[in-house]
Amino acid sequence: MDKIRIGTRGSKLALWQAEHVASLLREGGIESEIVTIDTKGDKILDVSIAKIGSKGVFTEEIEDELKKGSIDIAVHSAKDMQSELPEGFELIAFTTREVVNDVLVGTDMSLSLEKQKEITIGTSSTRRVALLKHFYPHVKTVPVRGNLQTRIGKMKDGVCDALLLAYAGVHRMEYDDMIISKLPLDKFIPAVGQGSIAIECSDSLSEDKRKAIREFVNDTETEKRLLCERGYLRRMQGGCSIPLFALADLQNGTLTIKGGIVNLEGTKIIRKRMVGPAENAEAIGVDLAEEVLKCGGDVILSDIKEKLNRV
Ligand SMILES: NCc1[nH]cc(CCC(=O)O)c1CC(=O)O
Repeated sequence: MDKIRIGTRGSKLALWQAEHVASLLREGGIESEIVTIDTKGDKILDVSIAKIGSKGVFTEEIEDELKKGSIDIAVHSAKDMQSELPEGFELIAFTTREVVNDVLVGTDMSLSLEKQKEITIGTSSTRRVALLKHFYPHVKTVPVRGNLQTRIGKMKDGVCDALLLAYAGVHRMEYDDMIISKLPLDKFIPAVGQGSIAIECSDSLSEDKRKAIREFVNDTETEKRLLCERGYLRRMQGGCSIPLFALADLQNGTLTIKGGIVNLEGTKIIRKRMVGPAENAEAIGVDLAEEVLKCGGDVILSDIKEKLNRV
């Protein structure tokens, strides 16, 4: 078999993730090569993703290369992947999931979301902003974009007191010593897929490469959990600009998914739970979505979509 050519964005986090996949393949005796690709999302740094339009900003250019066959697979943060890929592409593996929590990151270890009367948190995630408004209404937020290194720089310049980020990225970039606290999962349910790395390929990828990737890169437990969460995301038809959240756990062949939606103002939140056998991963996620929509999620969702269209 030829070397597996791995396409990735050029950010430090993306490269770490590509290297991680390369090392999993290497452990299986498979050679690979990393190819860096620039995307629209990397080039436009001064506009929030919600305004660019979330669809494929970090994936389009990479999918062009997959289609051409100049790369075999693309490595992405699973969280950044749309619920429905364009025709001809699929996700074939998910790496073992990292700690899923959001974390508060900064230089002042005494900061606390509960105790601080005045505190400004930097985040550009609509989910994090809305959940902060809901659970900690006194907390102010300010949009901060760019890679982790840039965001930490902005925080140190005084743009905010602390950042709210995914543990996975903070850990991979070795900023663990700046973690002030880990947000509890009962309040801050993460984004779909948070903490796992997804492998995308084109339909035409050869059978032998496909098999090698499934064998050495995929973690079957993570895959079940993510298929369930992605079923939820797909049925909700929400891109990354919608404050959706869902987290599935697998225990003795049974999936339990908790998830919901919060409005942009943080004044309304719907949270539901669904349980079922792991074989039905996607359907359980879809069922959760049906339940959330039925219980008021539909109104929240259409209201959010209308507001985001106006920006
Ligand atoms: N939306 C950007 C993004 N995509 C993946 C990660 C971190 C790694 C992960 O969650 O898998 C991050 C940064 C963040 O949300 O703090």
